[in-house]
Amino acid sequence: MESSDFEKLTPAMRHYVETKNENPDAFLFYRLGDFYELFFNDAIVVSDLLDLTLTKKSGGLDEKIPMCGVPYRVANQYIKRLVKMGHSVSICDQVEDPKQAKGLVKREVTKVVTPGTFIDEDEGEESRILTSIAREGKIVELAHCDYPAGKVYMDRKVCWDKRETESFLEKQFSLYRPAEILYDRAFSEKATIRKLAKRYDVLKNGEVSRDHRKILASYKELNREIDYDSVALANLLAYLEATQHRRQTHLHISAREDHDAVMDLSETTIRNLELVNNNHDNQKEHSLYAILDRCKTKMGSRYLRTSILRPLMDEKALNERYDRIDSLHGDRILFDDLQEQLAAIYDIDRLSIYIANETMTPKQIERLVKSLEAVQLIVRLLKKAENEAPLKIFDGVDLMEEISDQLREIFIDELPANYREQRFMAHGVDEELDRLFALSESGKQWILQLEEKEREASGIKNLRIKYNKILGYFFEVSKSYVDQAPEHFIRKQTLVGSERFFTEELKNREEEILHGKERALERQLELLEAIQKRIATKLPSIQHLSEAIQKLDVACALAEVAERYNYRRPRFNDGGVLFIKDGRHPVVERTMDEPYIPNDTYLDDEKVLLQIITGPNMAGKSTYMRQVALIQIMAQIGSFVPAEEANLPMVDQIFTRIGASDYLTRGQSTFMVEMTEVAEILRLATARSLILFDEVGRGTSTYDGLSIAWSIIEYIYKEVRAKTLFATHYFELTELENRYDGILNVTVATEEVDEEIRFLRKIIVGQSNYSFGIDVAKLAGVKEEVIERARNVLDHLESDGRGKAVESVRNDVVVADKGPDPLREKIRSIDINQTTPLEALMLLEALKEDADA
Ligand SMILES: Nc1ncnc2c1ncn2[C@@H]1O[C@H](COP(=O)(O)OP(=O)(O)OP(=O)(O)O)[C@@H](O)[C@H]1O
Repeated sequence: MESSDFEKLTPAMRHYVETKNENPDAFLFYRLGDFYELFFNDAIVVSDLLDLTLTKKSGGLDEKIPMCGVPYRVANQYIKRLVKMGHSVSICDQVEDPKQAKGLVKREVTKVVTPGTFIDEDEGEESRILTSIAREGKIVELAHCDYPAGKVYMDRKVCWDKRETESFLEKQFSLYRPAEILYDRAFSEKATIRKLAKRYDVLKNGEVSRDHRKILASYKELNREIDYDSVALANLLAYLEATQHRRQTHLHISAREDHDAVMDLSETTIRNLELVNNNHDNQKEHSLYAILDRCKTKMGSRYLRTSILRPLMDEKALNERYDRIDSLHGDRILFDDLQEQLAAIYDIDRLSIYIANETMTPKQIERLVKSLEAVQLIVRLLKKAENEAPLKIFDGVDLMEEISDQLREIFIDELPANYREQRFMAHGVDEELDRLFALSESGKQWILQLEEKEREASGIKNLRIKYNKILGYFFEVSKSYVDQAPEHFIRKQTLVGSERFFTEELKNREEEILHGKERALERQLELLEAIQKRIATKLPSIQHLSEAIQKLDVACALAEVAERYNYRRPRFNDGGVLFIKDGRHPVVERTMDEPYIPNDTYLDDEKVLLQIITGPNMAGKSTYMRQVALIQIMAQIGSFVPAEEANLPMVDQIFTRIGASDYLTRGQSTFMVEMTEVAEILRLATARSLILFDEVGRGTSTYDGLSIAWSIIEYIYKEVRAKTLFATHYFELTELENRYDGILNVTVATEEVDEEIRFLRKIIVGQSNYSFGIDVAKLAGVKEEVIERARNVLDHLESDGRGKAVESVRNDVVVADKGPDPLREKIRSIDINQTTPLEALMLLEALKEDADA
């Protein structure tokens, strides 16, 4: 804006423009009365985005200024829509009481709402994460902030090159699904971040500068838990301070478990095994998470999701988790009681920010108190139980009995929507408050009596005393009765259908009535503030308690699933044995109408390091392999498993190379992607890893594919020594069993009934040398002539050996395409009955000449 134009603006609009210039990238919501208004270009853009009416307002310029607005009470809904589109909104509020203000009411930006800091009470299970990324030398570090829950998770990794950085970042993105990203200005691989941000639908990403290190020092004094010297954390804190306009002392900062203590799952594995989302529409349904999530609280569901993505490698911790399930299993009554109480607990994790900011509403306090009471009851139930395992979760947890006792009956039953203007404190909580409310109540009573008195005296049947903020109390008389208005009625306002009056008597008392209510409301808010302050001091205890609830909720969910679906407690061994008896696929078994056929698996470090799985298409090879991986993962998140028995090794990483993926959109060929993934697996896998390979090599020519598959298996066998399941249609690979001791061929049993194949779904030792691919194509409805021709080609291939066969098929095709053969025609034209033996001999000679020509 030109400075001459700026000078012309009214003072209010001038302040608006100045405020907007402080945060030019965010839409400015400027509080005027009961509305947040937007002006100039913001109004034009936002009215379009949110479908608001665009109006104009004179503000001192020659042309009127574009304007739109939203009621302040429901502003959050509009802000939510804007942040979901990736925008930020700065909120400029009145920071002094308009009644006290001399001249322009003082207004200030109180916070800037961004996609990663937006707080929505109705939010579902998903966290809304703000992630800060920085690099210190070779260490890439991330600080993930769940702002409403007041939690920051730190993660870091040494990344030697660009590829490693990308793969680490990709995994972090898929784990945390950030809504907003901040990256350090000095971070060299910004393009990678932007690419990943696009792929993972990050709503907003932006650069931040790194001169904020002193900020950490200032937090160190307040929060002893911060012992990092982290640029990512510093940037995050600086950004939060700048946008939220307050210190962030409530944040609970924790390092993620040591990388050694958790199983490493690559993004591809998470996707291939459909751990938290399915591959069909990327939703939770039909994923492992969906099967296991019987949590009663949203906090529990979130915790379970994270646990699935970070299986543990700590046998002691896992056994503790199994113990809890075991003990919950044993006592159905206890279990049902616990479930009932868990269901009564609110998402108190998400209250952290309100607790920290001392802005809890009565409703939120009530929810907190109810949740605390439910937890206290839970602990009492657990104390009575025979088995102590679940009770241990609450070791050292402050149950806050004192505070919940004090707050129990503090509010009325039906809390009002607008607690600032209505009574919400119960009677008997505070004498002074009761006195003030009684005063204003008696005033109301008096008004009713006055109304009655004047109505009778004047004979105006519909005479009413009404109230509004501008006029205060007044008599309203409709036009038809105006003549009857008594002498002492003083006119205040004329409307189309009525006149408004006051009387001396009403005016004198009004002050007292209004003032009484105002003072009562003020007193009520003061009492609320004291409560808010008290609760704020308890925030660390509340966060600790919410963690305990999450653990118990997940334990109950896993116990419930274990019982319902007949899962068993797994065991671990140090001998490298992976033995599963009658294992099932937890998701497939739930989605099928027919019974699921269980299968055994045996792998170890010596005798069966590698299984080569052959068998017809559709037989169940992939399902079998995935079931082994899923059982291993379930065991390492502390769940019982779908098997009669499972004796497992502790696995450090699970790799999968399965099927075609959606990478084509990333500009790579299917085969290139396949080989890139294989390269990564061969590089990262260790002797403690589990690898699933499904038809590796099929994306290229048969012989190339076969050779690559062969040498991959040999390399794993000789160098990597990871337990491996290798499904393939290359029968030639079964030869490897004869060459190496630790390789075993297995196949899926089938039987043929009336020329139709039947899949028995049973894994047996041996190999299949028949694919049934053509039968499956037939089942799938491929045209009969295509099927016939395929059988024909296959016959050639099988009778002649492959190399020759291709030649013979080619000849076959050439002959078939040439049209009528003259030699054949000549032979056909010979009439044998009319031919003498000599003629026959001569004809034969001529034919031979023709054929030789
Ligand atoms: N153990 C089982 N019990 C019952 N049904 C099963 C079992 N295993 C697999 N199935 C069923 O068979 C279908 C095909 O299984 P799967 O995809 O594992 O076959 P596949 O051998 O890998 O096939 P392809 O070689 O064509 O990839 C599954 O979708 C499932 O419905």
